[in-house]
Amino acid sequence: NETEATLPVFTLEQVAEHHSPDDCWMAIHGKVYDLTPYVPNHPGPAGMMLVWCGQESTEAWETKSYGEPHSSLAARLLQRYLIGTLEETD
Ligand code: HEM
Repeated sequence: NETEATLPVFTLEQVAEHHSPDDCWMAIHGKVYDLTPYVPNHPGPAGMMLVWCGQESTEAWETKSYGEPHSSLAARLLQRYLIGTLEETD
């Protein structure tokens, strides 16, 4: 769509530079999110989300690390943090 077409494109190397609790990006389903403002708000053990900062995190997002998907509320929240798309490599 129009909005996504104008978003910057990032590589996984660029995402990986943002791998800390105070600078946390993730790539999920081909999109890039800056989740820094959300880090303190995430429910559950903080580390479960934090270990994914800077990484391709689609599977972690889809499974919460134990096999259950996030809610549709969580999916709506996620969209607030969209900053770009992931460069396609293949
Ligand atoms: C990608 C790494 C992530 C992992 C491994 C992870 C894991 C978890 C875990 C273990 C819980 C608590 C237990 C449970 O609800 O079943 C949880 C809950 C939750 N997480 Fe995450 N999370 C991640 C990323 C995110 C992101 C990026 C968001 C939103 C911006 C988010 C939003 C939520 C919300 C709203 C809940 C409450 C339950 C729900 O709505 O599904 N999480 N997550």
